[in-house]
Amino acid sequence: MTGFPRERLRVGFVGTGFIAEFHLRAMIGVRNVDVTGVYSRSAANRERICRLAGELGLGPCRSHESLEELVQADDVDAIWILSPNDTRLGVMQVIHGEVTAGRSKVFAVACEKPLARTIGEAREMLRLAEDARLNHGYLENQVFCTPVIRGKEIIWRRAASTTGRPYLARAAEEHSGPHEPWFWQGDRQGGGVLSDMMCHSVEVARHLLTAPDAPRNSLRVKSVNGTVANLKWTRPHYADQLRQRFGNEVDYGNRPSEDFARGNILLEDEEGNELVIEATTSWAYVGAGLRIQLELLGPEYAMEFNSLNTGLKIFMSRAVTGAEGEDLVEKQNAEQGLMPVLDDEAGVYGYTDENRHMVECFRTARRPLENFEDGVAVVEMLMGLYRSAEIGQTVTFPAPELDDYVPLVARPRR
Ligand SMILES: NC(=O)C1=CN([C@@H]2O[C@H](COP(=O)(O)OP(=O)(O)OC[C@H]3O[C@@H](n4cnc5c(N)ncnc54)[C@H](OP(=O)(O)O)[C@@H]3O)[C@@H](O)[C@H]2O)C=CC1
Ligand SMILES: O=C1CO[C@H](CO)[C@@H](O)[C@@H]1O
Repeated sequence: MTGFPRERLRVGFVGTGFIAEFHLRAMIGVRNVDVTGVYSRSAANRERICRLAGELGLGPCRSHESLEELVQADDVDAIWILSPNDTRLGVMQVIHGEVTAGRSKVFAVACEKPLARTIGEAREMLRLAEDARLNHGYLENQVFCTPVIRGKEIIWRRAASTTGRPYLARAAEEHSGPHEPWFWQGDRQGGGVLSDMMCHSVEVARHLLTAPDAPRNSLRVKSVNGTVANLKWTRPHYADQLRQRFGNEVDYGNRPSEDFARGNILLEDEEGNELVIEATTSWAYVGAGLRIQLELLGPEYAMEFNSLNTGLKIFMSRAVTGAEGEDLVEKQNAEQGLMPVLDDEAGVYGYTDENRHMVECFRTARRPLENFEDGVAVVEMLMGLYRSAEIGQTVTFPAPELDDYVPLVARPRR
């Protein structure tokens, strides 16, 4: 490739919501990057992101009235796709169309999790990126969590090298429910909590089990077994609460997606050793806030992490009153009592190192550690888990019947 390395990477955001703001704030910890453009449908949202980019010293950032205009901009090298799951493919088709027609200088694209709602969509995302000769990154932040980077490095260097590889990874992510209505609509989002959050758990677990510097496909999925359930939000009181908060479009009484999921994945390494991933995700967990729990176990060692066991805790008595917020921890459920506080949320959740990695890979024309191929592999595992839950049986891989599979809760409404 010519023209690489670039001195700086100029990024354009598609999407101006919750995750766009997280990425923007995380970019403060990234070198050689500017956020120069943004597109989403509302001008007010775009202005907010441009203003924040300016305040953070990451701009100047220009607001674009159409996706085409953003992709054609002379000062945009790479696009970060940060819009809802049902917009992914449309956004990627526009990027592909503009680049292949020679109207855009964009040479890289990064996309939030999950890469797509089905295997068909995910493979098309990969095909479009490769056909347009774009470098591509899959934004799975948990792989870049600071405790994951440090824990994996120590386990493999000290313990696995002397006593044998890790064989069991447990990953759980739980909170009290998503912040926007589209997450709760199975057809728009692609499913319920299994597609929304188990995408993180299976990939961070697969990453922890993969030897450093070995390709992710050095581990082969042999079979998957999943369970889904509705624990909380289908109860009439809570279904009403959802309707009051989000309007009639979220009808959990009649059209729920799952709020709990469990997945067991059996894998094999290149020497034929069996490995296991145990994943649990839920939107029915009411603790202080979002909780990520990770474990990596091997013959003579164990690693564990719990995102709510923070070093920093703040106690507030019942005399301390004030508005509800998310200023202590993501998806916070209380403002009083002994509360855990993540002093660097963007770092611990992985956004800072994830963005640093993507920017450096794109700037220097290297393939990111997490790319669209990994995004496809994640969707394959998720679809296997959904089908296993639907038929009540373990699904053996390879599973060609999953190619056009759509989870029960994501099938179009009649
Ligand atoms: N890694 C992680 O932990 C997290 C990842 N995510 C992922 O990020 C993505 C976005 O989620 P989140 O930010 O929480 O969602 P939000 O609903 O908060 O924001 C979505 C944004 O997309 C914009 N948007 C909607 N439709 C379009 C469109 N057709 N074209 C361009 N922009 C559009 C909206 O702005 P407007 O109305 O102005 O168009 C809004 O700014 C999802 O894929 C989600 O899975 C989300 C949270 C955490
Ligand atoms: O990890 C996460 C936290 O919650 C969000 C809403 O459910 C998810 O989309 C996200 O992936």
